[in-house]
Amino acid sequence: MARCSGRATSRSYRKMQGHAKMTMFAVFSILSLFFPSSTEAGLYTATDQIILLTPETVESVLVNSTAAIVVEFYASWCGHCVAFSTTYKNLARDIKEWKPAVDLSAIDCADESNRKVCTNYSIRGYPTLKFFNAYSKADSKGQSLRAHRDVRGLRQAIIDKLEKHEEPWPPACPPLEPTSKAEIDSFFETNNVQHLALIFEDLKSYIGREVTLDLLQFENIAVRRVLNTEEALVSELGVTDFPSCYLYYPGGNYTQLKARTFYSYALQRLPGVERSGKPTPNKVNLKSNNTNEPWRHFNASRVYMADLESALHYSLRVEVSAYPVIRGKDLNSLKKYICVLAKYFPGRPVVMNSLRYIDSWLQNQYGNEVSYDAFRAALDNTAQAPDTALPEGVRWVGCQGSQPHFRGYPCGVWTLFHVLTVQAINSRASDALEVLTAMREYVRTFFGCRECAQHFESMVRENLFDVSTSSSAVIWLWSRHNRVNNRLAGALSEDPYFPKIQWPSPEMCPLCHTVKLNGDHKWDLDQVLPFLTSYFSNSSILTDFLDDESIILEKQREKQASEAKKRLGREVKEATTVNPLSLLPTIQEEEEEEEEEEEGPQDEAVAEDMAGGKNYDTTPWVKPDMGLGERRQKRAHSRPVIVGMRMKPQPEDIVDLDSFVNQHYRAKALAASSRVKRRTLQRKEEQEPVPIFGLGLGLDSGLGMVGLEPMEPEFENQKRKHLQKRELSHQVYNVKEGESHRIGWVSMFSVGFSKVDISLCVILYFLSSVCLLTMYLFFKNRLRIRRPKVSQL
Ligand SMILES: Cc1cc2nc3c(=O)[nH]c(=O)nc-3n(C[C@H](O)[C@H](O)[C@H](O)COP(=O)(O)OP(=O)(O)OC[C@H]3O[C@@H](n4cnc5c(N)ncnc54)[C@H](O)[C@@H]3O)c2cc1C
Repeated sequence: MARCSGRATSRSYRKMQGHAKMTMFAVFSILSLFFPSSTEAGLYTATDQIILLTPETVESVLVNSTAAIVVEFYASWCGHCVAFSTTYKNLARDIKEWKPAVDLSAIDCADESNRKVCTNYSIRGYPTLKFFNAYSKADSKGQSLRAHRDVRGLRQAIIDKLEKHEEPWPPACPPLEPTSKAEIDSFFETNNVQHLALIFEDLKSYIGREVTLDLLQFENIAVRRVLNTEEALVSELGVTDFPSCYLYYPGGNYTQLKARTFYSYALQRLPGVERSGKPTPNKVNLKSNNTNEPWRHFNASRVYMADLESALHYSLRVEVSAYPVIRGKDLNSLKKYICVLAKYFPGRPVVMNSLRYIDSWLQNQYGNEVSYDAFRAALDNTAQAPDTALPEGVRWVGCQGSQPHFRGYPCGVWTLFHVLTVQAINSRASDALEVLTAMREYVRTFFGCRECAQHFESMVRENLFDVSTSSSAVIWLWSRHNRVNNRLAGALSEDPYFPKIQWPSPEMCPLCHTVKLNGDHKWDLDQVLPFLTSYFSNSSILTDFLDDESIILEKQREKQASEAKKRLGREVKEATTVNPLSLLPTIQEEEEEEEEEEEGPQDEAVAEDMAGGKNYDTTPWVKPDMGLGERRQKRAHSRPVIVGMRMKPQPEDIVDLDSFVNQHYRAKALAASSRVKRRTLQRKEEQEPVPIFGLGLGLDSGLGMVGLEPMEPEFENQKRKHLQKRELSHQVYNVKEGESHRIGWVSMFSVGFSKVDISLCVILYFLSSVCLLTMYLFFKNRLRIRRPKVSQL
């Protein structure tokens, strides 16, 4: 393979390096503009199953390790390294099961902090692969390993190195040399395993050794390589094909494995073969009530609508609810998600109605934010959009786990998006990336597993934009999902009953799997695509375990009614336990009312109407022909003191109707509730005898006689509270009254005069005019009297 030479030290090379660095810097700067959250500058990330070496960790990884280590020394600016990184990552995925015997690592020599390490290992060109035997010494510089362009070449090169390990053989590495009849005859006496797999092959074949390493992390099985020259065994089993695989049992019994190219896959799935280090699952529990729900028998090779609806419920009612206010980019992500659901979800009519309704509702939210409560109200709103319902709760079927913490929602998310990508093909979507972009943004924003989201994002960044057709979107998601499966195979989060495999298995889709000329496994994409489109198609989705649509609608209605009831209860409660300060105007109004002897029946009617949830007339004026009660009611509307006190003056001509109605409604509720309370209290007072020294005259209903009884505690409390509230309100009111006078004087200058002020002014004006006129007449008369006297003189 071509390599970037690091040998030149001339000025021109340094200059070139400088240019390269500058170019790389520019490229990174541009990339970081597009991917601002990216922090990893090297070619590999923690999700690649490759150990990322640093000066601090290099010694602990390479020296005295129980496993052999392959190190790739690379420079992130080197084009060949970038090209090779894909092969190296594929290799890491491919030989993941070999980890106890050999592990992969990498170090970026372009990073200045790593330069000393690279110099210590005499690295002069990139990429350079080095192989460090298990238990290497501190002064070991490693052996060169050819950087083959293909995974197979690298795999075989690694096996060659492993085999060259000198004695003592590292315990973590299985025996790789061919076996003999003598060893096999006594095998079960010296080994405590249930299965022995024999791979018959020729000397050049690596399959036996590869399968041996593939099964390294599995218990209860051993693999041995038998050469075609081992005639005794070959003839005993009648082997004619090389390579071929046989299961050999004590007593000389054997069976041939037909799936010639998938030995590892087949062997890992033999009964009793378990991944080591994981507790053996208790088979009995699965079928009984191991989760909180009874086990639902299902067909593991089908998609269930119950899983899809459960995923919808969980994502929209649980995941999204983590955002009390959804704004900006997050809101866009939600809109895109709902939009693809409304377009492509192959749901039942009520569910589709619901998705379309919420989609158009969301698209009509022009602001930059939406509260989750408003979104949820729209989601659950059957009143405005009839025959819409998104079933509540989860009911996993194909995504059931053997334990409550296995599978479920993440399985539902994968299934949902596979289905959507396939439906997008069927709907001839014009934008090939529409579903994947919606998935990317949903996962990035709302998917609760943040680490999963990061891993997914790094896969997206790799090559999502290569997707150009709806079919390639289906294949992209399938292959990324398999990559995640590969990474998670054997992880603690893997349900032992549903092991992570490269999906679909050879049993599900035999045609999807082919073999390259060199014997390597290969997916036949021409077969995979039709398999996926058929597997996730609308017509293949099973509707078992779903509630009937009418039942869902009924449930939804019941829920709505009970919520409306609760809401009303809350509002009435709020209104009756209101802060004394906010009661001020009510008290003020009460006092006005108390001054009036007459009392109309409207007040009770208001409270009743309110309880009945009726709408109120918001006309803010009082007509001259209105009755007293009506006037009072209107006055409460037109001049609700609460509104006056609390509402900010609206700018001219702009009326915030919502806030007006809210305030108005609240003012009415408060006024009405306080009136209801007062009247109830009055009625109680009338019914109850007057308390004397903390004792009340009560009616002993049991005996039917009147006597001296302690006051009923609840009533006593109520009355005391009421009196306290009134007293407090009066106190506060008195304080406020002073303030309000001041405010009146101040407002006189800015707003205008009251009627009284104007009347006083007129009277004063009139009086002063009269006074002036009188004075004028008085002096005029006096002058007239004096003038003749002067003339007489
Ligand atoms: C976007 C995303 C990223 C995730 N990242 C992580 C992570 O980094 N770490 C982690 O621990 N967990 C991660 N998870 C969760 C993990 O992938 C599994 O979903 C979870 O462990 C449950 O596994 P499962 O056995 O139910 O099968 P899943 O992997 O969830 O698959 C669900 C079903 O899809 C089908 N299926 C399997 N493979 C494919 C395929 N290649 N193409 C099409 N269909 C397939 C099968 O029928 C399978 O039962 C992620 C989940 C999602 C949605």
